[in-house]
Amino acid sequence: MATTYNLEYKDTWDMKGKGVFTKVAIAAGTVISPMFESLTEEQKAQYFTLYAVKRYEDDDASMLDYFQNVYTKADGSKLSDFEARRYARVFVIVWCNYIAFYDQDGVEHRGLWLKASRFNHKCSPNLLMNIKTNGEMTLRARHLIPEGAELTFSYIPLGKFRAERRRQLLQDFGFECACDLCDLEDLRPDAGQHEERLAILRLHDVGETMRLYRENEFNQLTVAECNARIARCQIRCVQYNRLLWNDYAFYELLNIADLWARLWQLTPNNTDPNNQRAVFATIEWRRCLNGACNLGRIVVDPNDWHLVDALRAAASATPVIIDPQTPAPEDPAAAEKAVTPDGRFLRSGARTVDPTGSLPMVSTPTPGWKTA
Ligand SMILES: C[S@@+](CC[C@H](N)C(=O)[O-])C[C@H]1O[C@@H](n2cnc3c(N)ncnc32)[C@H](O)[C@@H]1O
Repeated sequence: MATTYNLEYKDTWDMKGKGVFTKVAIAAGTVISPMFESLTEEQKAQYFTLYAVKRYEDDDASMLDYFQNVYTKADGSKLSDFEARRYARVFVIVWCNYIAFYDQDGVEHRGLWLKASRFNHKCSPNLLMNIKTNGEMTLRARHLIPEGAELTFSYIPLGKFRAERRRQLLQDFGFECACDLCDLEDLRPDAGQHEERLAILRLHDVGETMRLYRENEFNQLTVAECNARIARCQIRCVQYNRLLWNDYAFYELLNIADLWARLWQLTPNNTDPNNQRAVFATIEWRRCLNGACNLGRIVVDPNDWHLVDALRAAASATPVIIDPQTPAPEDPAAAEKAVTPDGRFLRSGARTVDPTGSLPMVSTPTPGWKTA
């Protein structure tokens, strides 16, 4: 590894065991290494050198017991102690090192990549990992990485909250994350307020997450579902604003902006100028983000005014109305009708939820609007 990629595998200074470090600075966007690895016999042997959580190996008796009870050989006979120990080790190695990816049909596959398995996880990493549907993996630098830095990628989708990240890493990978973002968030849950840098990193994560994981999902939503989601995002956004968790509030704003874009697709007759501004700013930001990704300039610039504009526009767009008196429509088709002839989503006498805290909390009834 070191000779080909100028990387070295050595002890980390913290509790993560060994990790991969770069001997040279790496420019933003550089693809570190295409890592499609078809298995040779030599590689198979190398899998046994991958990291395995110590406590499970130590817990020898119960592990052996478990494997001898659960698994049998092809001919139905019992596994010997040696075989059961080997099974257990494979099991633990896979559990500690596997990476999930999805084929065209969205079916999850899990794989072991010999080189990628040497990289530690960080919740705000310096590499972005991508696995194509054929299993080919690339790791791409998110920003300039200085010489000597440890290279990391996120084992789980980016942009999740601390509690969710902790749960998933523990459950799916068996470790308590000791990265700097987690440390900071544990010490100061309001870190986003003070650490502009973190907010920017998170924004980037959010953008990437949405692009990679949510685009398809958002494209399936009906008008009613968009409205419901926007309302939920706005409520969370208000709560995060109150807590001064600015980056989380931004996250919700990004969701809102994208949902507006989806609504625009569904109701192109939507003539509200605020909505139009939100939608076009979102689309423009998307275009720039995609362009930046394609060019390899994948860092979100704090002066990325398209993004800032999209967020502002999303915040100032006509808020979705939640009407406490009117129960939610039973079926999506009925909800589709809950759009005014000019494409707005207002209901008369309704209460609004305002993501910025600056918009009026009560809307004026929309003339001519009928609920039938
Ligand atoms: C795929 S291996 C990574 C390489 C491993 N550190 C080694 O020595 O070969 C995954 C294991 O590294 C450790 N690890 C990786 N990222 C970590 C993090 N952010 N915090 C704590 N431990 C981490 C955990 O023990 C995890 O099970």
